[in-house]
Formats: sequence, structure tokens, C-alpha cells
Amino acid sequence: MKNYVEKLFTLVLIRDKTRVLLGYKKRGFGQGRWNGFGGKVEAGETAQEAAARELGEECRLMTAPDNLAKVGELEFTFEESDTLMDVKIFTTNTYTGIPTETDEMRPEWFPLENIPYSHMWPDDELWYPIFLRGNKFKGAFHFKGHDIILSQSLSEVEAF
Ligand SMILES: Cc1cc(-c2ccco2)c2oc(N)nc2c1
Repeated sequence: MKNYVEKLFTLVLIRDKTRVLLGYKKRGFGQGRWNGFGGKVEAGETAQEAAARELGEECRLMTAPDNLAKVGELEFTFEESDTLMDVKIFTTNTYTGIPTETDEMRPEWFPLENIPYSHMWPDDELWYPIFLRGNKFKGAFHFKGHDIILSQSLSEVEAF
């Protein structure tokens, strides 16, 4: 068992009755894939504050940190590194602004029956159904590279 270096990240997924808002990552980690909005939690900020900040930076939507509800927590590890990514996943239906393309992300609304899983991280098709049912979840995925999941655990939880 490796000694992992834990790094905190956030993801914000915004959905309405029929659609989910995703961003196409134009550069950096996860480039070329559709994902929620998020990034690193910086020193001195809470996960909710980081999530609200990244949502604004990546697609110009604004929300108060307290409006972000925790819906999931995922851990990602990799064969090739000692990094453990601890990703806290939030959602909100209280925000202002229009999803706007930035240097980082191109936002687009996808109908729930047409989520582009083949152009997303491979874990997503496993936990999105739980998220879209309105349930909370915890999971861990061990990757080989960025495309192969060697092992995984995923469970629904009552509360965080
Ligand atoms: C390995 C991995 C990382 C992330 C990530 C990077 C930043 C925030 O999350 C993922 O996001 C999703 N949906 N699957 C993911 C897999």
C-alpha cells in the first residue's frame, strides 16, 4: 500500500428537471472531457468556497458557498502516482448568470437522456445515475492512466 499524498478538489454539477450543465475542459488536467466545474481547494478556503469560486472562474455562474449542497465524495488514485484526489461533489439550483465559455471550459446543457459518457471520465457513468436520482454517494476509483479503472467501490449514503 502506497503512502498517498491527499489533494482536495471540488466538482459542481448543476441540473434542472431535464438537463445537466457540463463543461468541456479546454486545457490542463482532464482536457478533452466533459465534466462538472471545479478544481483545487486552495489553502484558507473551505470546499464550498472553492467550489463557488471555480464555478465563477470556469463558467461565470455565481452562487453563495452555502447554497452548494454536498452530494458526493469520490477518491481517485493512480497506478503511476502517489496522489490521492479527494473530490467533493456539490450541486445547486440557486445561482445567477448565464453559462459562459472561458479559457478553461466550454459550458453546454445536455438532456439527461443524452449525457456524453464516452467523452467523460470513465467513473461518471457509474455514479451519475445515483446523482440524477437525487441520492448521495461515496466511492473510490483506482486508475491505470486516465482511461482504465482497475478497481472501484461505490455506495449510496444517507447523509454526509
Ligand atoms: C481521476 C478523476 C479526476 C476527476 C477530477 C479532476 C478534478 C475534479 O475531478 C474526475 O472527475 C470526474 N467526473 N471523474 C474524475 C476522475
